[in-house]
Amino acid sequence: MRIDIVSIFPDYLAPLGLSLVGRAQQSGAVTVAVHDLRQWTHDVHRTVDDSPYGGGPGMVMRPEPWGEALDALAEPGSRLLVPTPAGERFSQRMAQRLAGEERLIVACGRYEGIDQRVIDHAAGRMSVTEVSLGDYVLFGGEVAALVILEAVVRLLPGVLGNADSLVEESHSSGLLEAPLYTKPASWRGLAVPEVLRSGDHARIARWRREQALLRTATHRPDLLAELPADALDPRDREV
Ligand SMILES: COc1ccc(Cn2ccc3ccc(-c4cc(N)[nH]n4)cc32)cc1
Repeated sequence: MRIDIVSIFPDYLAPLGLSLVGRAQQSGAVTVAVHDLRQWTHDVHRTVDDSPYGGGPGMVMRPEPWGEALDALAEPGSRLLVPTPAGERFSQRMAQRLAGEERLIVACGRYEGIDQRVIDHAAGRMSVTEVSLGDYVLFGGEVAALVILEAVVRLLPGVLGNADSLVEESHSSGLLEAPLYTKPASWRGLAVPEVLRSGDHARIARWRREQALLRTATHRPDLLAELPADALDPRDREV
């Protein structure tokens, strides 16, 4: 997968070169390139914004630099990702969908957002997804891009060492993860649940499922409602 990210604050995306995403780049699982939008401006002030038509607070990002950036970066099959408060809610399911793409271009807006014609024009030549992280407002798209790209890159083949951790992880089962414990067996008077040290793998799997259901019912009952009908077996109802 190739990912091109365009921003007026390219240094904001530096963390993508660290840790797992950095290793994924070294392994060849993904190529990430960050571009400064201002390289597609031509005035002495390298202007990227202007006041909104119709009035209103703040500034809007001008279409011309974005148009030239997408002209330079878009290839057949590219998907344009545009973080915005007004987008489709990001989810693990969307991350899984995006992990199947060959080429992603992420347009990181600032100010009050990007001139709508950039998205409309792009939709005439590539797939476009406007994506929101949730119902809260950020200063721009860069932090959203970091979250989205981390969730996508970790799903790429060979990126996570232990494939099992992909299979077992929460949200892929539709439930939240059960509580995790490691050594020591007792810490500040708090013991690890005996079942996890029993060696009885069937019992451990049952306990983890029960804990996942309880946690989901407590913190995210909305996820329970989304579970497929056959996801809950009769024993689950005993929880
Ligand atoms: C109320 O309207 C606003 C519109 C944009 C902004 C600032 N801004 C500019 C570009 C940009 C890209 C993404 C986001 C964002 C995404 C989520 N989930 N929260 N915030 C915010 C962004 C502030 C307010």
